[in-house]
Amino acid sequence: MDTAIGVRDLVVRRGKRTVLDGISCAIPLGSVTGLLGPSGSGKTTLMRAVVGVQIVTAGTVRVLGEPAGSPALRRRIGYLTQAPSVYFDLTVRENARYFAALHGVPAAQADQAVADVGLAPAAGQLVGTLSGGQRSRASLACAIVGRPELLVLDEPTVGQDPVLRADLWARFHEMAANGTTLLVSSHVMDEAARCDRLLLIREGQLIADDTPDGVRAATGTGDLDAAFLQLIREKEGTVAR
Ligand SMILES: Nc1ncnc2c1ncn2[C@@H]1O[C@H](COP(=O)(O)OP(=O)(O)OP(=O)(O)O)[C@@H](O)[C@H]1O
Repeated sequence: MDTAIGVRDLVVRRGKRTVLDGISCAIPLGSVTGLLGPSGSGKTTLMRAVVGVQIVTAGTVRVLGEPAGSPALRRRIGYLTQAPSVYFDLTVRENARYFAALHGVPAAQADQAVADVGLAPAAGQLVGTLSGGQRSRASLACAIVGRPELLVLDEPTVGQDPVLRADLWARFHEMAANGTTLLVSSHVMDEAARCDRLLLIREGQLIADDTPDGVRAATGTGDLDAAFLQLIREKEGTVAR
Protein backbone atom coordinates (compact mmCIF):
# COMPACT_ATOMS: atom_id res chain seq x y z
CA MET A 1 0.00 0.00 0.00
CA ASP A 2 1.30 3.45 -0.86
CA THR A 3 0.69 5.60 2.17
CA ALA A 4 -0.49 9.20 2.05
CA ILE A 5 -0.69 9.71 5.82
CA GLY A 6 1.25 7.72 8.38
CA VAL A 7 0.45 8.33 12.03
CA ARG A 8 2.46 6.59 14.73
CA ASP A 9 1.78 6.61 18.49
CA LEU A 10 0.31 10.10 18.30
CA VAL A 11 -0.43 11.78 21.60
CA VAL A 12 -1.91 15.28 21.80
CA ARG A 13 -2.73 17.15 24.98
CA ARG A 14 -4.95 20.20 24.78
CA GLY A 15 -5.18 22.11 28.03
CA LYS A 16 -5.11 19.47 30.76
CA ARG A 17 -6.77 16.76 28.63
CA THR A 18 -5.16 14.01 26.62
CA VAL A 19 -7.22 14.45 23.47
CA LEU A 20 -5.39 11.89 21.29
CA ASP A 21 -4.05 8.95 23.22
CA GLY A 22 -1.64 6.88 21.13
CA ILE A 23 -3.16 6.85 17.63
CA SER A 24 -1.46 4.84 14.88
CA CYS A 25 -2.86 4.43 11.38
CA ALA A 26 -1.90 4.50 7.71
CA ILE A 27 -4.13 6.12 5.10
CA PRO A 28 -3.65 4.87 1.53
CA LEU A 29 -3.00 7.22 -1.37
CA GLY A 30 -6.01 7.87 -3.58
CA SER A 31 -8.53 6.67 -1.01
CA VAL A 32 -11.54 8.28 0.66
CA THR A 33 -11.13 7.67 4.38
CA GLY A 34 -13.92 8.56 6.77
CA LEU A 35 -13.08 9.79 10.25
CA LEU A 36 -16.00 9.08 12.54
CA GLY A 37 -16.64 9.37 16.23
CA PRO A 38 -18.75 11.09 18.83
CA SER A 39 -18.54 14.83 19.35
CA GLY A 40 -15.35 15.70 21.22
CA SER A 41 -13.66 12.37 20.43
CA GLY A 42 -10.67 14.06 18.74
CA LYS A 43 -11.49 14.07 15.01
CA THR A 44 -10.67 17.73 14.43
CA THR A 45 -7.54 17.42 16.55
CA LEU A 46 -6.32 14.49 14.43
CA MET A 47 -7.02 16.47 11.26
CA ARG A 48 -5.13 19.45 12.68
CA ALA A 49 -2.17 17.17 13.40
CA VAL A 50 -2.26 15.90 9.79
CA VAL A 51 -2.41 19.42 8.39
CA GLY A 52 0.42 20.42 10.72
CA VAL A 53 -1.29 23.10 12.80
CA GLN A 54 -1.51 21.10 16.02
CA ILE A 55 1.25 20.94 18.63
CA VAL A 56 1.81 17.25 19.29
CA THR A 57 2.97 15.86 22.61
CA ALA A 58 4.45 12.62 21.29
CA GLY A 59 4.51 10.42 18.21
CA THR A 60 4.93 11.21 14.52
CA VAL A 61 2.73 12.20 11.61
CA ARG A 62 4.07 11.89 8.07
CA VAL A 63 2.13 13.28 5.14
CA LEU A 64 2.95 12.63 1.47
CA GLY A 65 6.43 11.53 2.51
CA GLU A 66 7.20 14.61 4.64
CA PRO A 67 6.79 15.39 8.33
CA ALA A 68 3.36 17.01 8.91
CA GLY A 69 3.64 20.78 8.90
CA SER A 70 6.60 20.93 6.49
CA PRO A 71 6.47 24.13 4.42
CA ALA A 72 6.79 21.97 1.28
CA LEU A 73 3.38 20.47 2.07
CA ARG A 74 1.44 23.73 2.17
CA ARG A 75 0.44 23.76 -1.48
CA ARG A 76 -0.10 20.01 -1.58
CA ILE A 77 -2.86 19.95 1.07
CA GLY A 78 -6.35 21.45 1.07
CA TYR A 79 -8.00 21.87 4.48
CA LEU A 80 -11.66 22.63 5.09
CA THR A 81 -12.26 23.69 8.67
CA GLN A 82 -15.69 23.53 10.33
CA ALA A 83 -15.90 27.33 10.40
CA PRO A 84 -16.07 28.73 6.85
CA SER A 85 -12.76 30.37 5.94
CA VAL A 86 -13.85 32.66 3.14
CA TYR A 87 -14.14 36.43 2.78
CA PHE A 88 -17.71 37.49 3.49
CA ASP A 89 -17.37 40.76 1.57
CA LEU A 90 -16.33 39.02 -1.66
CA THR A 91 -18.54 37.01 -3.98
CA VAL A 92 -18.20 33.22 -4.24
CA ARG A 93 -16.40 33.59 -7.57
CA GLU A 94 -14.06 36.28 -6.22
CA ASN A 95 -13.17 34.13 -3.24
CA ALA A 96 -12.41 31.11 -5.42
CA ARG A 97 -10.40 33.21 -7.86
CA TYR A 98 -8.45 34.78 -4.99
CA PHE A 99 -7.45 31.32 -3.71
CA ALA A 100 -6.71 30.24 -7.29
CA ALA A 101 -4.32 33.20 -7.62
CA LEU A 102 -2.60 32.18 -4.36
CA HIS A 103 -2.09 28.70 -5.81
CA GLY A 104 -0.99 30.11 -9.17
CA VAL A 105 -3.77 28.37 -11.08
CA PRO A 106 -6.03 29.91 -13.76
CA ALA A 107 -9.32 31.65 -12.97
CA ALA A 108 -11.12 28.99 -15.03
CA GLN A 109 -10.05 26.42 -12.43
CA ALA A 110 -11.69 28.59 -9.75
CA ASP A 111 -14.93 28.72 -11.72
CA GLN A 112 -14.77 24.93 -12.12
CA ALA A 113 -14.36 24.50 -8.34
CA VAL A 114 -17.41 26.71 -7.75
CA ALA A 115 -19.41 24.58 -10.19
CA ASP A 116 -18.10 21.36 -8.59
CA VAL A 117 -19.63 22.32 -5.25
CA GLY A 118 -22.95 23.24 -6.89
CA LEU A 119 -22.58 26.98 -6.40
CA ALA A 120 -22.50 28.15 -10.02
CA PRO A 121 -25.95 29.78 -9.68
CA ALA A 122 -24.70 31.80 -6.70
CA ALA A 123 -21.23 32.57 -8.09
CA GLY A 124 -21.91 36.30 -8.20
CA GLN A 125 -23.40 36.48 -4.69
CA LEU A 126 -21.55 37.95 -1.71
CA VAL A 127 -20.56 35.14 0.67
CA GLY A 128 -21.96 37.19 3.56
CA THR A 129 -25.45 36.83 2.07
CA LEU A 130 -25.29 33.03 1.59
CA SER A 131 -26.94 30.42 3.79
CA GLY A 132 -24.73 28.45 6.21
CA GLY A 133 -24.67 25.39 3.95
CA GLN A 134 -23.80 27.53 0.92
CA ARG A 135 -20.99 29.25 2.84
CA SER A 136 -19.58 25.90 3.76
CA ARG A 137 -19.61 24.91 0.07
CA ALA A 138 -17.93 28.22 -0.87
CA SER A 139 -15.23 27.30 1.62
CA LEU A 140 -14.98 23.83 0.08
CA ALA A 141 -14.55 25.37 -3.38
CA CYS A 142 -11.58 27.35 -2.05
CA ALA A 143 -10.08 24.20 -0.46
CA ILE A 144 -10.23 22.22 -3.72
CA VAL A 145 -9.34 25.01 -6.14
CA GLY A 146 -5.60 24.24 -6.16
CA ARG A 147 -6.34 20.54 -6.84
CA PRO A 148 -4.27 19.43 -3.84
CA GLU A 149 -2.91 15.90 -3.52
CA LEU A 150 -4.48 15.58 -0.07
CA LEU A 151 -7.83 17.01 1.01
CA VAL A 152 -8.65 17.12 4.70
CA LEU A 153 -12.33 17.96 5.08
CA ASP A 154 -13.86 18.58 8.50
CA GLU A 155 -17.58 17.81 8.21
CA PRO A 156 -17.95 19.09 4.63
CA THR A 157 -21.57 18.01 4.25
CA VAL A 158 -23.08 19.53 7.41
CA GLY A 159 -26.12 21.62 6.54
CA GLN A 160 -26.43 20.18 3.01
CA ASP A 161 -29.59 18.53 1.70
CA PRO A 162 -29.48 14.83 0.70
CA VAL A 163 -29.17 15.55 -3.03
CA LEU A 164 -26.23 17.89 -2.50
CA ARG A 165 -24.61 15.46 -0.09
CA ALA A 166 -24.84 12.70 -2.69
CA ASP A 167 -23.38 15.07 -5.33
CA LEU A 168 -20.51 16.06 -3.05
CA TRP A 169 -19.69 12.43 -2.26
CA ALA A 170 -19.69 11.64 -5.97
CA ARG A 171 -17.20 14.50 -6.45
CA PHE A 172 -15.01 13.18 -3.61
CA HIS A 173 -14.84 9.77 -5.30
CA GLU A 174 -14.12 11.36 -8.66
CA MET A 175 -11.20 13.24 -7.08
CA ALA A 176 -9.93 10.04 -5.45
CA ALA A 177 -10.15 8.25 -8.80
CA ASN A 178 -7.88 10.98 -10.15
CA GLY A 179 -5.33 10.29 -7.41
CA THR A 180 -6.37 12.70 -4.63
CA THR A 181 -6.39 11.32 -1.09
CA LEU A 182 -9.33 12.46 1.03
CA LEU A 183 -9.73 12.36 4.79
CA VAL A 184 -13.31 13.32 5.63
CA SER A 185 -14.90 13.64 9.06
CA SER A 186 -18.59 13.02 9.54
CA HIS A 187 -21.22 12.20 12.11
CA VAL A 188 -23.49 10.58 9.57
CA MET A 189 -23.43 6.82 9.17
CA ASP A 190 -24.80 6.74 5.63
CA GLU A 191 -21.70 8.75 4.74
CA ALA A 192 -19.47 6.21 6.48
CA ALA A 193 -20.80 3.60 4.08
CA ARG A 194 -19.60 5.71 1.16
CA CYS A 195 -15.95 5.64 2.30
CA ASP A 196 -13.24 3.25 1.11
CA ARG A 197 -11.91 3.02 4.66
CA LEU A 198 -13.11 4.08 8.09
CA LEU A 199 -11.35 5.29 11.18
CA LEU A 200 -13.54 5.24 14.25
CA ILE A 201 -12.20 7.30 17.10
CA ARG A 202 -13.50 7.44 20.63
CA GLU A 203 -12.05 9.39 23.54
CA GLY A 204 -8.83 9.90 21.63
CA GLN A 205 -8.32 6.24 20.75
CA LEU A 206 -8.84 4.41 17.49
CA ILE A 207 -11.38 1.64 17.90
CA ALA A 208 -11.71 0.66 14.24
CA ASP A 209 -9.49 1.04 11.17
CA ASP A 210 -11.04 -1.00 8.38
CA THR A 211 -13.24 -0.96 5.29
CA PRO A 212 -17.01 -0.55 5.86
CA ASP A 213 -17.42 -4.25 4.98
CA GLY A 214 -14.63 -5.18 7.37
CA VAL A 215 -16.29 -3.23 10.20
CA ARG A 216 -19.62 -4.92 9.50
CA ALA A 217 -18.05 -8.39 9.31
CA ALA A 218 -15.97 -7.91 12.48
CA THR A 219 -19.06 -7.00 14.45
CA GLY A 220 -21.42 -9.45 12.76
CA THR A 221 -23.89 -6.74 11.82
CA GLY A 222 -25.09 -5.44 8.49
CA ASP A 223 -25.58 -1.94 9.78
CA LEU A 224 -22.70 0.47 10.44
CA ASP A 225 -24.63 2.33 13.13
CA ALA A 226 -25.09 -0.92 15.07
CA ALA A 227 -21.50 -1.95 14.32
CA PHE A 228 -20.08 1.26 15.77
CA LEU A 229 -22.31 1.03 18.81
CA GLN A 230 -21.07 -2.49 19.40
CA LEU A 231 -17.42 -1.47 19.01
CA ILE A 232 -17.92 1.33 21.52
CA ARG A 233 -19.59 -1.02 23.99
CA GLU A 234 -16.85 -3.61 23.55
CA LYS A 235 -14.31 -0.92 24.32
CA GLU A 236 -16.25 -0.02 27.43
CA GLY A 237 -16.28 -3.69 28.35
CA THR A 238 -20.07 -3.91 28.40
CA VAL A 239 -20.28 -6.56 25.68
CA ALA A 240 -18.67 -9.97 26.02
CA ARG A 241 -17.37 -11.35 22.72
N1 LIG B 1 -8.09 24.63 22.34
C1 LIG B 1 -8.45 23.64 23.15
N2 LIG B 1 -8.04 23.59 24.43
C2 LIG B 1 -8.39 22.57 25.24
N3 LIG B 1 -9.16 21.54 24.86
C3 LIG B 1 -9.59 21.54 23.60
C4 LIG B 1 -9.27 22.58 22.68
N4 LIG B 1 -9.86 22.30 21.51
C5 LIG B 1 -10.51 21.13 21.68
N5 LIG B 1 -10.35 20.68 22.93
C6 LIG B 1 -10.92 19.44 23.48
O1 LIG B 1 -10.36 18.36 22.76
C7 LIG B 1 -11.32 17.32 22.62
C8 LIG B 1 -11.39 16.89 21.18
O2 LIG B 1 -11.87 17.97 20.40
P1 LIG B 1 -12.06 17.84 18.83
O3 LIG B 1 -12.48 19.19 18.33
O4 LIG B 1 -10.84 17.23 18.24
O5 LIG B 1 -13.27 16.81 18.75
P2 LIG B 1 -14.19 16.37 17.51
O6 LIG B 1 -14.23 14.88 17.53
O7 LIG B 1 -13.69 17.01 16.26
O8 LIG B 1 -15.59 16.97 17.92
P3 LIG B 1 -16.84 17.48 17.00
O9 LIG B 1 -17.36 16.26 16.30
O10 LIG B 1 -17.79 18.01 18.02
O11 LIG B 1 -16.29 18.52 16.08
C9 LIG B 1 -12.63 17.85 23.18
O12 LIG B 1 -12.79 17.33 24.48
C10 LIG B 1 -12.41 19.34 23.25
O13 LIG B 1 -13.12 19.89 24.33
